[in-house]
Amino acid sequence: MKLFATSQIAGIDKYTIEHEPISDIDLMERAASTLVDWILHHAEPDQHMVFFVGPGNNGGDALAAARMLAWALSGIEVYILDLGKEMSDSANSNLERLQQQNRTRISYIDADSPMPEIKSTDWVIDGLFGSGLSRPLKGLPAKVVKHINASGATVVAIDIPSGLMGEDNRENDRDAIIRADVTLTFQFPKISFLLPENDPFTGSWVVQDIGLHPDAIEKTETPFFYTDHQVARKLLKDRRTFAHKGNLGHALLIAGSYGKMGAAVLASRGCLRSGVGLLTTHVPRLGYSILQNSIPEAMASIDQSDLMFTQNPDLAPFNAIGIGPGLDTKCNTGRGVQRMLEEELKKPMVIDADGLNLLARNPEWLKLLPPETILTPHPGEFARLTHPVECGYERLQLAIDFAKDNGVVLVLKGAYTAIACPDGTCWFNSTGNPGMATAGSGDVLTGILLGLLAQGYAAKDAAILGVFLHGMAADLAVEESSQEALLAGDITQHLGLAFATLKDS
Ligand SMILES: NC(=O)C1=CN([C@@H]2O[C@H](COP(=O)(O)OP(=O)(O)OC[C@H]3O[C@@H](n4cnc5c(N)ncnc54)[C@H](OP(=O)(O)O)[C@@H]3O)[C@@H](O)[C@H]2O)[C@@H](O)CC1
Ligand SMILES: [K+]
Repeated sequence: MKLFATSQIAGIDKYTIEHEPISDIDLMERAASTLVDWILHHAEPDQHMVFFVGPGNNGGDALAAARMLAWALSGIEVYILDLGKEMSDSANSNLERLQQQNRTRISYIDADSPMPEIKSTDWVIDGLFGSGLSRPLKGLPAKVVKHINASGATVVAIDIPSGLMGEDNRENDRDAIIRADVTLTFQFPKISFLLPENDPFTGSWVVQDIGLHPDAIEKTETPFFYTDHQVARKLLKDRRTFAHKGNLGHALLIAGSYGKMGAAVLASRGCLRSGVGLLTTHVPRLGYSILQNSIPEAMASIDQSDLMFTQNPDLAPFNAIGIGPGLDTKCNTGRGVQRMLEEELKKPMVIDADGLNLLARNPEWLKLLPPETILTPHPGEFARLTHPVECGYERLQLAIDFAKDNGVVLVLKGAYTAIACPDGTCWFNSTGNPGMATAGSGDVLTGILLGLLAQGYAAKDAAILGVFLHGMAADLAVEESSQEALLAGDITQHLGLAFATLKDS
């Protein structure tokens, strides 16, 4: 799914009105009816609801929804923010319709009015501002937002929590943004919803399809995408009838050191469960029996060192190389990695964990990375590779620049993992859950990405598909137990089901 800036969404909205064609007010009616469907499914029949209405079309949506709900619910109150200006035409028409219906108490809030009473048991429907917000809220609108946030009521935001910008919130006043429990957002999630600092504002968000014109969506260009089932399914290749292990890729994983052999085992499992034909895992001597006993499907390549990686094997037989899980950052290991990169290998690579930490210490190695390299940092590792940042928005911009400048696919791990590609596109992942914040989950991802690279997936496709499957496997695992109890090994165990579920979708 494409993701757009709010200014672009306004253009798609306009195109839909002109080309479907549909009138402004009917499109608003369609949008409002999706809100009403959701609310009626989730609210008790006697739920008291307080609507807050702003001057634009976001307020118009709220007025239309209040009218539709007033046929079914009795406890609806509407407060209109009076900023001393005309409401938009469609909002005004909806105000007239609500007045004519005559089932709802409508009041105005201006600079002199007391703030309306909101009980903690109420539902607040936030229709103050949506995608037309042009600056941080101040004065009366900010006062109303703070009053709503302090009420303890359940807040349902229409399209965007009022006060939140669709993209960049670096200059925003965080106290003057609605803190919603649920955001019912039209057609596309907004880019700011995918950044960690905005989670307190959006709460959980639900996309409401309002049938914007497919031609406009197709024509409008954007660097931002959301990896849903459809995207991931298209990337997944079928296995040929005559497939054999010799033509499904031979992966080399360099992983593990004294005390960290588990990382090598987990990454090996992730790799073998992702459909690769053969896997050789290169480990220090002490890891030999650990590896062979825990994962007999993997072949072992043994380092000359007892304790750590120091020297890679001949790379000729391998289709892709993964390095990093449990590697440690000792000098000898660093020298080993440098020697390997200086071989000017032209094989796709995935670099994780201590591989990234070594790269951060030796930034001149970046130019030695082969084409089709994937780096998989979490925010801490990314800060070491680049520099610390103030917020997720800045990190995202930095990731996009880093991927372009260095010609690598950068997998910035977190909720909605962002995959920045050398072509300037950025793909947010839709699967996964907070249970994945557990030891070893990144090692499993490295293994999956390595397995896909070795099978011939391009680095960008491997990253988008691999991250999606990794999250999906974790989602399937927590369905059976819980986020708290999720082990990285549960992710590998559910990878088979994730592939099957994706194929069936
Ligand atoms: N896109 C779609 O597909 C569809 C969109 N729909 C809905 O329309 C919404 C967008 O509507 P919209 O463009 O009228 O903008 P909205 O946010 O309601 O308010 C703009 C008003 O607020 C004002 N204003 C701005 N900032 C301010 C501030 N800081 N402090 C004070 N005032 C401020 C601004 O005035 P100005 O900036 O000129 O001062 C203007 O008067 C969208 O979110 C969705 O809910 C659906 O109905 C149908 C399909
Ligand atoms: K809103």
